[in-house]
Amino acid sequence: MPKAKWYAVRVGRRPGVYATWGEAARQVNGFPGAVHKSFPHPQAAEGWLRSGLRHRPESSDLPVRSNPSKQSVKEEDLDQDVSASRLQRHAHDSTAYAYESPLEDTVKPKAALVDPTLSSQQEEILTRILKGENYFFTGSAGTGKSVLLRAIIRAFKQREEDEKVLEEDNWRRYLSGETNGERSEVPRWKLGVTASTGMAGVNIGGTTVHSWAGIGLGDAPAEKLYQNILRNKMTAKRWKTTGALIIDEISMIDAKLFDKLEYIGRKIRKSTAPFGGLQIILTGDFYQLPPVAKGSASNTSFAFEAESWNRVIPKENMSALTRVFRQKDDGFVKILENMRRGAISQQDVDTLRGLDRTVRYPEGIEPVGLYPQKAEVAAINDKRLEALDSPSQEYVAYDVPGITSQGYALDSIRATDSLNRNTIWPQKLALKVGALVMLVTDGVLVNGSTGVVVDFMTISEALSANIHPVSGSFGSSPDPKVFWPVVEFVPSRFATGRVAKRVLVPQMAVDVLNASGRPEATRHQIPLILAWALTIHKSQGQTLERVKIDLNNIFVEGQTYVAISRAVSLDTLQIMNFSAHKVMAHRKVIEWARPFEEEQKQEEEWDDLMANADFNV
Ligand SMILES: Nc1ncnc2c1ncn2[C@@H]1O[C@H](COP(=O)(O)OP(=O)(O)OP(=O)(O)O)[C@@H](O)[C@H]1O
Repeated sequence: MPKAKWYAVRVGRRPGVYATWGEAARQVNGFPGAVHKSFPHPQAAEGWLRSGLRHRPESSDLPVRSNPSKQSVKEEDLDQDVSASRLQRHAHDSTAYAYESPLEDTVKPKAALVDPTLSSQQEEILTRILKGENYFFTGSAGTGKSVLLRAIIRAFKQREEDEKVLEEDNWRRYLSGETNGERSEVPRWKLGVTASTGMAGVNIGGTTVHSWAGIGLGDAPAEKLYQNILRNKMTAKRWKTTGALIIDEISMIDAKLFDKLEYIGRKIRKSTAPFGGLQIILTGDFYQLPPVAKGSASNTSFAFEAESWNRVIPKENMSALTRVFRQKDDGFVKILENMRRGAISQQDVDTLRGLDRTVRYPEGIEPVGLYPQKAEVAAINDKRLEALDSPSQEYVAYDVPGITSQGYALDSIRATDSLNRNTIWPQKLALKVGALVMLVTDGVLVNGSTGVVVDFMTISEALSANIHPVSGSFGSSPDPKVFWPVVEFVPSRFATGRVAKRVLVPQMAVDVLNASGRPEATRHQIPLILAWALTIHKSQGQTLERVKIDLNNIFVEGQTYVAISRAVSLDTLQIMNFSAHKVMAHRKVIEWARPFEEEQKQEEEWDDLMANADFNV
């Protein structure tokens, strides 16, 4: 049956065409001056949207008609292109539509991110977590912690959906008298998705644990934080009604904060069980970046040192993923394992020193440079951009304020501040033909894909040249008159679809979500950053096909390991200024992890033995 209604949001948090009122309502409810309308089919909705988009960057902020040879492209050409294309609902991104070109040799729009099938070890952990157990899972870089975490979140969300259906069915049967006046209770599994840092939170579609818990910076004593929470109804209710709480990148939460959260959980939920019975799911790798130490680095206290840690996470509910997926070369995996524990051999040192050479790539696209410090990163990118002899195009982000986890409306300054702190999407982006860039969102290509800007085109010009948008969609309704960058990306073995050599990267949108899953702030911007240089901190979690690392200014434990473990192979890795003493693992982590790692190794060896044993002899 044809769908009855489509909803176009012209002025709202994220202008676009939506298939359900629920999705559209999220963009307009509480948004001052919101403009929206419903239509019987999506083309009409899209047409209305295009005819009068407001609340977007002033045209002076955006590069329009920079190339005189391109002046001949008219508005009518665009309309023709669009009508020749068929609007197709994007499989996973419910807010977006893809223009499916009628031309044959085309890149099919692909789902936002297709994760691999879970390994048996990942499946086992998922099953235990879905049973309601508190759990901590860790593992070296590239062992699939993020993939497992996304599977956990999907499973919980599915459960929430199933419960809604059950609840509705219960009510229907109760009201129709089918149940003799009894109504069975449906268990609640509401999930809180959080991380220790804003960027990690945005990556998993969640928020910071600080924001979720309503504790500000979390510096006040636990009892004071608890009293503050009681004063905010929304936050107190969240603590009481959430069934399970995820905290990602747990390595960056310190012991004191962990104990404070555990205390608040017990007090507010009026239960003596750890965290007051709230299911706790923790993940991260303590060998990677540690908590920010107050005072000297020797003051670092890890979450596993918290007084409540052992009560929250029983020993049998901790496990480490052991199969490394990011790197295929066993020799490289072994070096990384040794590095992780700060125990590299002379042979490892020789191999890593041997990587101080320039790697030449067939398409001439350079590797991403990783550096420890922000200042050197900015200086390198500025210098390299300036050296390019082509006109610069500037794109200024359009930021839309929303509502905080505590229910307050943000002003535009705070919204921009939140977006700058919690996302990697730039407020201002200057690009030139020849600039090395990195994609900071998932689409047909994965987050972390790198490429070179080869041209600037309007949507109409790009579609005529059979160049398609990087996400397979135009979810954020980019301005048809603006010239957007065309990027040639490095072919990636992690790409989720058949990828064209050149793709258009128009304006898209990123949200910083509040604890209710609603936008706290939304940024409309091109999802690219300059990639000649990137801080190691920002590279955390990424897989980089080609990478060049300068270890000169390394200053914190785990940093060398994080940087080197981004690479997929030794052949595509260049290391400058390597020396053995730059591989530092935190003493406390080594001591805490050793018994747990040895026990797990013995168990795995035993499992292997049993699996290969011939019981018929
Ligand atoms: N079960 C699996 N089968 C195949 N590939 C997988 C599997 N799990 C993860 N991967 C792949 O391994 C790579 C690393 O995965 P992921 O980013 O989840 O690792 P991680 O442990 O979170 O790494 P890091 O600690 O560096 O952030 C990704 O390219 C991912 O697609």
